[in-house]
Amino acid sequence: MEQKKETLLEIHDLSVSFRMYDHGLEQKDLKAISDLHLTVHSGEIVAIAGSSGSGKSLLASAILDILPDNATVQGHMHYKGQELTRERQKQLRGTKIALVPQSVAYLDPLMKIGPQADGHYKPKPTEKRRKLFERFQLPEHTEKLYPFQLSGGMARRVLVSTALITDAELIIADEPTPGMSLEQALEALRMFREMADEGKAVILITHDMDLAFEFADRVAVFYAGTTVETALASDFKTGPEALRHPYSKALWKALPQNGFEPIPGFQPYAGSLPKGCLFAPRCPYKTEQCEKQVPPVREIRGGEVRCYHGA
Ligand SMILES: Nc1ncnc2c1ncn2[C@@H]1O[C@H](COP(=O)(O)OP(=O)(O)OP(=O)(O)O)[C@@H](O)[C@H]1O
Ligand code: NI
Repeated sequence: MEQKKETLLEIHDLSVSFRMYDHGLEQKDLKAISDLHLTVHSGEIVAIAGSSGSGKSLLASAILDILPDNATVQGHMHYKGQELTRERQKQLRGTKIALVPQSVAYLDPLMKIGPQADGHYKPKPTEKRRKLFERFQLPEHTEKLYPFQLSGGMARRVLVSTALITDAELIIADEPTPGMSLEQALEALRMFREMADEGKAVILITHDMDLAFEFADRVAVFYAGTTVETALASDFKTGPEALRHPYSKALWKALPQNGFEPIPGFQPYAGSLPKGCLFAPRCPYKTEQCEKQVPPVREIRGGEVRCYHGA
C-alpha cells in the first residue's frame, strides 16, 4: 500500500563537541560531528554507512539526548515538523523513538530478560514479545534468563525485539546484527522493512553494506562526523558511476566484492579536523577551494552531496 510520505526527522547543520582536558587544566573542544544533515521520511529505511569513529552512534545519542554531560550540541533537529527540544526528546525516547543500542551492555544485568523486554507498558506486551522471540529463534526459557546467561547474538536479538515491542514510529538500530546468523539478521531486516511499510521509519547503522543496500531505501555516507553524501540505495547497487562523492565511490571500491581497494590515508581525528572539506586531505580531486571552505550541500540526480566537484 502506498503511504503518504511525511518528513519524520530533519537534521540540519548538527554539531556535537566534547569538552576535554588537554594539557593539565587547559580545556579543548573536540568536534566529533560537524555540519551534519539527515532527513528521514515515514515509510523508509535510511542506512548510515561510514567507518569506525565517523559519528554514527553519536548521532543516535544526539537524537535521543543521551550524550555524555561534557557534550555540546548545536544545530537544528525537527521531529514531525516541530523542534526537537530536550523535553520532547525525553517524551519520545523509548516510546515514539526507540533505540537498538550498539552495546549489549545496555541490558540491565539484574533484571530477567522477559520483564526487561516488556518494559513499562500497560497492559504488558507479553504475547507480542513472545511472538517476536519466536521469530528470532529465541527459546521459550530465554525470558527467565539474566543477561549474563545470553550469548552475544542472543542479546542482540533481545535488543532488537525490545525495540520492536514498543509502538515506536522511528527505530534507530545501531549495529543490530553482529553475532546473529545470516537467517536471523535477514529476519531482523525483514521486520524493519515491515515496520517501514506500515508507515514508520528505521535508521539503520551498519557496517554490513550488503544488508544496507538490499533493505534500505536510502544510504547516508558519514565521514569524520559529517554526511558527505545521501544516495538512493539503488545507486550503490549500480556502482561508483551512480554515486556523487569521491569518498562514497572509494567506499564502494573498498568493498570485498568490488576489489577491496583500500583508500589511502586516514580519517581525521576530531581534535585536528581540516579547515575546509573534511575529505580533502585524502581526495584525488581536491582544489584550493576544498582546503579553504567547507563545501555546501548540493542536490544532484536525486541525491545530496557535500562536495564542490561531485557530479
Ligand atoms: N564520550 C566521548 N568523549 C569524547 N569523544 C567522543 C566520545 N564519544 C565519541 N567521541 C568521539 O566521536 C567519534 C565518533 O564516535 P561514534 O561512537 O559516533 O563512532 P561510530 O561511527 O559509531 O563508530 P563505530 O562504527 O566504531 O561504532 C569518536 O571517534 C570519538 O572521537
Ligand atoms: Ni557506533
